[in-house]
This record gives sequence, C-alpha cells and structure tokens, in this order.
Amino acid sequence: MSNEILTPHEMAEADRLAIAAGPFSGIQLMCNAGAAVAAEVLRRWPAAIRAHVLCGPGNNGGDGYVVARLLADVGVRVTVWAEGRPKAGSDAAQAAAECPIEAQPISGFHPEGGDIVVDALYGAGLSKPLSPSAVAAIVKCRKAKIPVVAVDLPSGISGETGHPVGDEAFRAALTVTFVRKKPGHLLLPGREACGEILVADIGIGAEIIAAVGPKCFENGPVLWQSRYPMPAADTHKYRRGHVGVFSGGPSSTGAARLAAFAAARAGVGAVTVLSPGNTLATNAAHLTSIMLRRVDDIDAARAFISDRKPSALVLGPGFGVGEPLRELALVVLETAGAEVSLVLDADGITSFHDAPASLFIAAGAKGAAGLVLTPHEGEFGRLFPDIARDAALSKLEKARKAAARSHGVVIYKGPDTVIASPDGRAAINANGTPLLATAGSGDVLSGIVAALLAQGMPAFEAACAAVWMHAEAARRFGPGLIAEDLPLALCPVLRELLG
Ligand SMILES: NC(=O)C1=CN([C@@H]2O[C@H](COP(=O)(O)OP(=O)(O)OC[C@H]3O[C@@H](n4cnc5c(N)ncnc54)[C@H](O)[C@@H]3O)[C@@H](O)[C@H]2O)[C@@H](O)CC1
Ligand SMILES: Nc1ncnc2c1ncn2[C@@H]1O[C@H](COP(=O)(O)OP(=O)(O)O)[C@@H](O)[C@H]1O
Ligand SMILES: [K+]
Repeated sequence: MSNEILTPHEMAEADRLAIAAGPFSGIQLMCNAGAAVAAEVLRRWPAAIRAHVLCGPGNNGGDGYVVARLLADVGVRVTVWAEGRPKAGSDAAQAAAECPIEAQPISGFHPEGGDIVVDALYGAGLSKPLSPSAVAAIVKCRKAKIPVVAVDLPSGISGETGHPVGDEAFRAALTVTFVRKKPGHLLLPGREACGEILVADIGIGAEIIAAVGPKCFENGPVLWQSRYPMPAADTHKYRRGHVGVFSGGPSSTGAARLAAFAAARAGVGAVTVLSPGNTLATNAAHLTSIMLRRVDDIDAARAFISDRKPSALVLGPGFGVGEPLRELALVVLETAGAEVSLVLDADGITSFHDAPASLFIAAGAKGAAGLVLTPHEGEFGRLFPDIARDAALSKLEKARKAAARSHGVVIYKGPDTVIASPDGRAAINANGTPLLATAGSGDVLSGIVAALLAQGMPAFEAACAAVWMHAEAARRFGPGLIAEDLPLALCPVLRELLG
C-alpha cells in the first residue's frame, strides 16, 4: 500500500532507518532526490533554456545543488541563488561542492519570461517565516509568471499543517516530493500551493515505511475496498441492512429524505424515515420504496429500534436543535446496542454545544452504539471549541483529537475533509470538489455513511468510503449539481467499485 502519509517527523525517521539499513547513504538519497526532480523538469519543459535553482542551507538546498548540476550537465543554462550555506561536513555541503556552478546571493535573483525556477529553499525543515529576500523571490516569480517546480514542498508551507509558516509561500506548478506525501501536500492551502504533486521513489522501501508505522492515509479505494460490502448471491433485503432516518418538523423534512435516498442508493436493503405525526403526510407524498413510520417521541423511537432492528440511524439533518434531539441521541447510544451505529450530523452536533461531555461519555460507555460525527467547520467549533481554537494544530490533528475525545469516528468536512478514528487512524480526502458546496449535500453524505455502516462496514472504513464516493459522484456529475442529484450520481461510481 503506498497511500500512507508521513508527517515530516516520520519522514525524518524513515530517512534515518533507510540510511542505517542501506544500501543508500544520505548523500546518495539526496542524489536520487535531485535526479528525480531534474528528470521531471526536463520531461515537462524540454525546451527550457534557462533555469534558476534557489538553494537553502539545509538538505532541501542540497537537493537543489544536485538538480543544478544535473541540469547543467545536459546543457541547460543554470544559475544558482543561495540563501545561507550548508553546514560543513553535511550531505548538502557535499552536494554544493560537487555542483560546478558558483552560487550567488538570492538577493540578485532576477527571473525572466521563459525561465524555469526550482525552489529548493526549505522543505521539511522550515521552522520560521521566510526571510525578506526569500519573500522577494516569491514576488519576482509571481510577476514574471514563470513556472516554479518545488522540491519536496513549496518553501514557506508547513509539511505538517499545510499552512504558510509566515505570510508568504511559493506557488508551484509542480511539486516533486519523495517517498510519500506529507499532510501539507493534501491539507489546504498547502494542496493549492503545490500545483501538481508527484511522489518520487528515491530508494526507501515499503519495509522502512512499515517500520515507521504511519497511521494517516490518503483517502481512496485502496484504503477500504477490501471491507466494502458486496451483496452476496443469497442475500435478502434485511441482510443488506436497515437504516432509520429521523425526520424534522413540517418546515424541514427534506434533509431526512435526502439522507434516506442516499442510503438507499448506497446499497442498504431497507430505509425507514421516522417522522413526527405532523409531517407524515408530507413525507408520504415524497416516498415510494422508502418506508415511513410515525415516531413522535422517545418511546416510539425505542419501539422502532426493538421491533425493526435497524443497523444504523441518522439523526440531525433538519431535526431541530434542542433537548428532544439530545435525549434521543443519548437513548440510542445507551440502549440500541453495540451492533447499531448512530450518524450524528448537523442539528445533532449543534444540540450538544452546551453539553458535549454527555455525548462523549455515552459514546465511550461499554456496549454503547457506534458513533460517527460529521461536523463542518462551524459545527466542529461548537462541539470541540478548545481543539478548534488551537492554531498550532493541523486539521488532521484536530480531527484526531476530536475522535479520541468523543469515542466516535469524526468526519471533519470541508474542501480537505479529514476522517479520524478513536484508534488513531486518519485519512485526508483529496477528491473533493467545490460543487459539493450546495445545501443538503452534507445530508446526503450522512445517508451514505449510514448505509455502509448498516451493511457491516467498520466505521472508519465506512466513513472514508462514503466521503470519497460522495465527492466522486459530484465530480462526475459536474456543474449544475444540487443535492437531489447526488444519490443517483452514485450509480456510476458504485458500478466501478462493485465491478
Ligand atoms: N528525509 C529524507 O529522506 C530526505 C530528505 N531530503 C530533503 O531534505 C529536506 C529536509 O532537510 P532539512 O531537515 O535539512 O530541512 P530544510 O532544508 O528544509 O531546512 C533546514 C535549515 O533551514 C533553516 N531554516 C528553516 N526555516 C528557515 C527560514 N524560514 N529562514 C531561514 N532558515 C530557515 C533551519 O534552521 C535549517 O538550518 C527535505 O525537504 C528534502 O528536500 C532529500 O535529500 C531526500 C532524502
Ligand atoms: N469547497 C468545497 N470543496 C469540496 N467539498 C466541499 C466544499 N464545500 C463543501 N464541501 C463538502 O460538501 C458537504 C457539505 O456539507 P454541509 O456543510 O453539512 O452542508 P449541508 O448542511 O447543506 O448539507 C461536505 O461533505 C463538505 O465536505
Ligand atoms: K522547497
């Protein structure tokens, strides 16, 4: 599996283990890295005549000196602009010594149209905002509108968080990174600063990565396809799971129906909309294959759970914020049993704004129903205000802390959705599209999650699969998408997944 994401710290550990295990020394790994970047520059810009290589004082700069040497070897006119000099005796110092081009101070850097810039100032070791001369280099590249190829990461972007460390960072057309992606390549705004991302193999094998033991992955079928529920030939509808969706009051029934339709399309055998008496007629007018049951209070909800044995419930979309929702959620968590899952979305999250601990305690109790939370940024801040406020944490770390605290799988939504499990595993989703920023698309996502849970998929995998399928459906449908389109738009995605 090569979908692991390494934090900069894990990458440094992989580097250490690889050098200790051989066959490559540090300088050889650096040469492999520089060669991968130079090859990509030549492949994409074969007609480039002039290249500027910006080299920092650390190993990122070391990679840059290798790139400069290799490009010069094949006849490109290369200028090297340095900020600081590598420490004597370091691999980077050796790479600089082997580079035949005399480095000039970065303040003199002056690119022109048609040139290529290789940004090898800072990578994993970026520890403070860029210097004024590095910032000036960024402005010159922007003005000259020339392509920047970033070595490992665009300088200025944190590999850990994807945020700029200061006010400025390079914007690359192409980023060539090594071994595996880092969180900063996938979390925003880092992902946008990287341009196209290429992961080069520099000779650090899968066994080294396994020894480092990363617990974060790029979301995609490789991560969860083996756990995807395939309908068996002798199945029947209740074996394919049963999802119950709680409907809101007269003015907000649509959200529950969106979740219900999505659950049905995502392969669950039966779906029931649980509707207060005053919305039965409205829901009935819009439902055909989806069942409808009157549920006005907690007792009616309990009766549904014990009579009809749903395997997953969706609570929150359009339901209304307040005590009735809190009570219902806690009853489900405390009494439905560990084989049942609760997807708490939208109003389901906001309702616990003033009492998050009651939710977390109920979800963490022995025998509790499984919990999946699907907050967007605003909802995340309501449930986990201290985590949300902590500017030192990446979105990945925030989602992880939230999952550990809540005892639930957390889908922290947005353009760079992060899925985190209480056991420490996490995934970053990168196939999202702004077309999903449309009312009701989150309701559809909770229906898909519930459908996969109800079919027996483990919670982390179900959440990851749902997020990926939801985004994939939206991308394939294209412009004009509204939430009502999404359930049907799942079909081509499912056709490929189910083969
Ligand atoms: N880990 C690995 O397996 C490999 C790493 N390689 C390269 O090594 C890089 C990491 O190297 P380093 O750890 O030396 O880190 P960097 O080269 O990113 O930067 C480290 C140096 O820059 C200084 N510094 C950090 N931010 C600064 C700023 N804003 N202004 C001025 N100085 C600043 C630090 O004090 C340190 O001296 C990776 O990004 C990659 O390009 C490659 O050589 C291939 C192998
Ligand atoms: N710019 C974007 N790029 C990618 N995905 C997005 C973007 N904006 C929103 N989304 C996704 O769309 C969905 C919106 O959910 P939510 O905010 O709960 O909306 P609603 O409450 O209207 O259903 C989430 O899955 C979110 O990740
Ligand atoms: K860089």
